[in-house]
Amino acid sequence: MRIRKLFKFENAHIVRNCSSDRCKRSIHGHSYQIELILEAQRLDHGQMVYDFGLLKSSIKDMIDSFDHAICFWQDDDPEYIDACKKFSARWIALPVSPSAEQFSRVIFFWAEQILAQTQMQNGEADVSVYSVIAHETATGYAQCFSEDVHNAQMGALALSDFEFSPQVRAEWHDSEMYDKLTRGERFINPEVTLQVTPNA
Ligand SMILES: Nc1nc2c(c(=O)[nH]1)N=C([C@H](O)[C@H](O)COP(=O)(O)OP(=O)(O)OP(=O)(O)O)CN2
Repeated sequence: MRIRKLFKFENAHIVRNCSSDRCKRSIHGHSYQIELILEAQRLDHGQMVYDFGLLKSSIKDMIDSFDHAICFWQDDDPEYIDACKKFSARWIALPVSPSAEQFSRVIFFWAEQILAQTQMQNGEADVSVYSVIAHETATGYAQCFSEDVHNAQMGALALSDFEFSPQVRAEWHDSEMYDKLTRGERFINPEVTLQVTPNA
């Protein structure tokens, strides 16, 4: 069984080395739509794969980091990176270039990490990220699956290789969220009081 939650953000970037001239040497923005698709073989006590409401905390904050931000590849020209940091309060440094493909990989990677570190409280058994679709425009999207996230040929992803501006961090519900993720700390879902005892 699969569920899907839609997230939206506005983000600016340059994607170096691509074929589209406008894309590779001009700062431009997109209204992204992100489809996060989760799957499980068992349902929780609410008979859900994963309560949509639970996706409005850390996972939403992580994805919302991109909103009204500029993101850049850490290997870009240092002068460009310095300018991004100087003139935008909200920025994210990425270990990969900000193509739609890499947005889908990065968001899959973060969501997978957060779920792995989440202490489930309502009988969620084996929920996992099935896929992330990053819609960059109304006509183009990239879709990532597990094998793509862990494909080193597409660029290795490690939590320690991302950097968020102080303004991005300050706008999370918990400004320490990413440090906790990096340190392997638990994210604890809210406790649920059962009103009807589920079948064993
Ligand atoms: N495979 C990819 N191709 C392109 C990406 C990408 O991330 N992955 N990105 C871009 C640019 O960011 C560009 O702004 C979007 O390109 P495009 O789809 O051509 O945008 P348009 O709005 O011009 O598309 P229309 O279909 O004409 O509306 C380029 N390629």
